[in-house]
Amino acid sequence: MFSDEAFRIIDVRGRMILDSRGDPTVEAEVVTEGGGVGRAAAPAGASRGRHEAVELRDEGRAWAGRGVERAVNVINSVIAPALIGLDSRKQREIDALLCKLDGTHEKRILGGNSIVAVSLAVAKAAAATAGLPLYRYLGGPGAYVMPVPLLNIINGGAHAGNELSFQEFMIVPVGADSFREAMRIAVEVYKALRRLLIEKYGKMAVNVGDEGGFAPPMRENREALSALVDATKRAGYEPGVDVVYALDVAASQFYNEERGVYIVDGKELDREKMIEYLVSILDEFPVRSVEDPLYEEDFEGFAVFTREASKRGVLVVGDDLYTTNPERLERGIRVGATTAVLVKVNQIGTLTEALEVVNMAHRAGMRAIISHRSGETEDTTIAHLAVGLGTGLIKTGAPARGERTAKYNELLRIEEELGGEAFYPGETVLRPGEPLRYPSLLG
Ligand SMILES: C=C(OP(=O)(O)O)C(=O)O
Ligand SMILES: [Mg+2]
Repeated sequence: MFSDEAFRIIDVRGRMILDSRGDPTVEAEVVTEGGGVGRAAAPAGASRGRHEAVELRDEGRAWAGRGVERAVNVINSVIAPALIGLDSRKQREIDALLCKLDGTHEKRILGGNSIVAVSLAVAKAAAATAGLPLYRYLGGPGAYVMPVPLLNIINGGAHAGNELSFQEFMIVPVGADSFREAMRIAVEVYKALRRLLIEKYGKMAVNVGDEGGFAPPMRENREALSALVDATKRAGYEPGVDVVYALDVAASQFYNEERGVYIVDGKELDREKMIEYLVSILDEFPVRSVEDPLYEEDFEGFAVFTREASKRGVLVVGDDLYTTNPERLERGIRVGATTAVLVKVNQIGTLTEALEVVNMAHRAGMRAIISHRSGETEDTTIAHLAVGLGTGLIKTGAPARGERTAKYNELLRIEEELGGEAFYPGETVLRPGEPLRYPSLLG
């Protein structure tokens, strides 16, 4: 039996480490009386939403990074004294205290990065003290659904040095019957794409972007989608059946606010024309999920597009639109802005607030997709969140580059550990408006 004392926090520590872009970031370690150790690191976005929590960091200034040094100091001298002695299982209370200590809406005093590292490390320390993996600690017997991965294998927008306006072109291996099989399909398509890109564009085309996807010298978004379809066929799979596609348009990145136009494939499109353009893509390719199709403040435009997408059985996902913020999600639910929300814990800061977003989405019949950032570390917490919260969906980059494979590899381990209990939901998780349908014990 565990005594209550075992869960008491006895140490909280911050340190500076490097992320996948070589930028300094902050890592936190939380230790309990019972010897449980939880460690978590803050990731970082390149195409950040306007309403994200403020980070104390400064890009490209390696170890001299004063911002991250401040974040480390905040953990060691402000957060640690406040948390030592508290029960690590009281996540909600601890997260509320972190928000209170900061005192601002955007977490600008302690920094969203200091807060997220500590908040996640607290959960991991409590899980370790209980002798449970994090997914089991979070989900109990409800943790058995493996996520369908959205793998970004062509990078554009702010994540690559090419001219593609859309940021992410993803494959979704829905035809698998396990996560392991899904990864096999994904890797085969990824390798087929590599061969195809070399043949068509030369060796430079397989340089990779921030999330491990290729960054070929393409100009038009359709060109990238066609390459995904061709690679799928070449790998021996059927587009639209075994593999479907997902886009992160990240439209705020190419929206001209003053003139109210989107600059896509060299053309200027107003909202109506942009929606027409996106719908024409849905009619041409088996795309089943579209993230941030429009500018991050245009809730009404999102709702118009979502109506069109839903008729075609396509999910619409809000990332920059919501920034994992329960207040913004509530507004989105009211107007029918999307059918899914992307969940990045560091956008809001605490695990409790991110849980609130997942629960709110599920209650509203929406999907929640647990997501990495373009700047990542080897931290695998999001793999556990996806299984622990039963979201059925994860977005964590290409099946290559260590900081991305760290998450996929952790999911492979989790699936092995779950054994016969594991369930891979496949295509069903991509149906907008339908409740998540997982098998009942009676079959
Ligand atoms: C993962 C993403 O990129 P970033 O981390 O740069 O926001 C995204 O926009 O969904
Ligand atoms: Mg996004």
